[in-house]
Amino acid sequence: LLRRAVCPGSFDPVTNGHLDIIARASKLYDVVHVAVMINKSKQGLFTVEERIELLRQVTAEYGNVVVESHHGLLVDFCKERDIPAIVKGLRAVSDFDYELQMAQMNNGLSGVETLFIPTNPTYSFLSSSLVKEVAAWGGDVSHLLPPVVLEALTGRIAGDR
Ligand SMILES: Cc1cn(CCC(=O)O)c2ccccc12
Repeated sequence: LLRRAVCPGSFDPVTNGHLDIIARASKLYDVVHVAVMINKSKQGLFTVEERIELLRQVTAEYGNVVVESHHGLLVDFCKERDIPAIVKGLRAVSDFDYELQMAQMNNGLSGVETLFIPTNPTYSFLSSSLVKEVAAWGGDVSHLLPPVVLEALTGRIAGDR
């Protein structure tokens, strides 16, 4: 039986911080499912399909990462795929309150467990929204994103559709 875990997020776009956690999770599990969670109410900079494509490109080398999208409850995604574990990255204490609440709710709803990986301090400050903001104002975010993502972000900000 394969040991599976899910790494959920919006990944709009995937950053080096996300990739660090996904890579570390891929060493702990037979298969890591990266779930791009669809949030209809929030218009992203990249489409769900673009986010999936970028994630697939930057995780291909790990060999055991599957990238999918999901609309609805994460625990339903887990149930459908027989995934008993959610793996999340924790950046700072400020993340913990909400993550603890979600972990307890998800476990109560479905028995699915949540495992936290402390982010590499290098990426503690990092989030997709901050990267987009800095890039939009011409800031250098090249060290925070995989090259293909930097290229896509630069293009999108330059106005390509
Ligand atoms: C630190 C961290 C935040 N998130 C969710 C951010 C999002 O929703 O895009 C992650 C997803 C995967 C790996 C690490 C992380």
